[in-house]
Amino acid sequence: MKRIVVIGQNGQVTTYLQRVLSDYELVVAGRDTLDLSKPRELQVKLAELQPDIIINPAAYTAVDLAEEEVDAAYTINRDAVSEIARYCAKQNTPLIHFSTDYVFDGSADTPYLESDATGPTGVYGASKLAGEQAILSADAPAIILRTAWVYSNHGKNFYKTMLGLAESRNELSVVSDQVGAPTYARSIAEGCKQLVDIIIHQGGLLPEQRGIYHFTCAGQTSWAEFARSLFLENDITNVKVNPIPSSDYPTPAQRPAYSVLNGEKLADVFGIALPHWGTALAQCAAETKSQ
Ligand SMILES: NC(=O)C1=CN([C@@H]2O[C@H](COP(=O)(O)OP(=O)(O)OC[C@H]3O[C@@H](n4cnc5c(N)ncnc54)[C@H](OP(=O)(O)O)[C@@H]3O)[C@@H](O)[C@H]2O)C=CC1
Ligand SMILES: Cc1cn([C@H]2C[C@H](O)[C@@H](COP(=O)(O)OP(=O)(O)O[C@H]3O[C@@H](C)C(=O)[C@@H](O)[C@H]3O)O2)c(=O)[nH]c1=O
Repeated sequence: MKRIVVIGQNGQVTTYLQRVLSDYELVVAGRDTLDLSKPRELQVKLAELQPDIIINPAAYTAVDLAEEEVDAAYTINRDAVSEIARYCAKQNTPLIHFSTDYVFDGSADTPYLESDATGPTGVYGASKLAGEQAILSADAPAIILRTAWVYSNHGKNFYKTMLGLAESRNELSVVSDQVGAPTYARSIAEGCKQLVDIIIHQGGLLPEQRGIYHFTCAGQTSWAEFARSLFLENDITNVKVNPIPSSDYPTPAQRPAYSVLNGEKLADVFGIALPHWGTALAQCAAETKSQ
């Protein structure tokens, strides 16, 4: 049985990967096994785990705090990723790594292609971009999946923040001038499993399949519309969402105004496409209600 090492323990994507990858021998490597804040240990520790495939959804994801904790963000999102990629290049071990829509500056008005110029507006996005570059320059057999606006019933995310606020408030102000694609962590895990199945079936990653892919739910919306929709799906009708400009919700890190990603490359190369964000939201809300 092929051994898949998934890095991280309680992250959103890791949580759902653990549910969908049951056909494989799964090693979930938490901080006690692989601590990404100690990059220099990683080559030896990975060798001990003997992975057939590595999936890395672990990252420093605190977008605003990253503006202060710059070193921590770069250590985890760039330096650790560089060590993982060097291991994968040496051992010819396929790597599936996750990146973000926040590598873009948000000035586009049509969905971003993988080949479009990047321009992160904050430390988190810049450190994730540096991680992508480290993988590409290590020449590892790797796929980099840029996803966006990840939410679920686990961990810290906008969906849970809104449901939490709805318990004590009947009016919320939410930005309406940032547009993207909310992506359910379960949809990510299911798409990722399809990718793992293909890689295992092929006996590895073909050279022409390496590189960056956009990997979000289909469609687009604003955070304000997403908030409205998630309340509706959860039968919450007593909370009013007031749309506001980003200038009325100042944050330490600036977010891209537009970060919709074009997913055609993944569909063309692997035949994988994630559901529309509205469909996935209904699935997530069904899970919320069943809890
Ligand atoms: N969340 C989002 O909205 C988006 C996320 N992404 C990217 O997708 C990927 C998955 O995101 P998501 O599941 O939401 O992430 P989460 O924030 O839910 O989880 C982060 C994971 O990283 C792990 N981690 C953090 N620091 C370390 C460390 N020093 N050593 C080992 N593990 C560590 C955490 O470990 P522990 O379990 O111990 O806490 C956790 O498992 C990330 O690469 C992220 O950049 C891209 C776009 C949007
Ligand atoms: C809680 C809240 C947030 N907002 C705004 C702030 C921000 O512009 C937007 C989203 O807020 P959050 O801080 O929850 O989301 P944020 O941390 O920016 O989410 C990002 O996380 C990283 C990891 C990614 O890679 C991105 O794709 C993206 O998902 O909503 C409101 O307008 N009103 C509110 O009450």
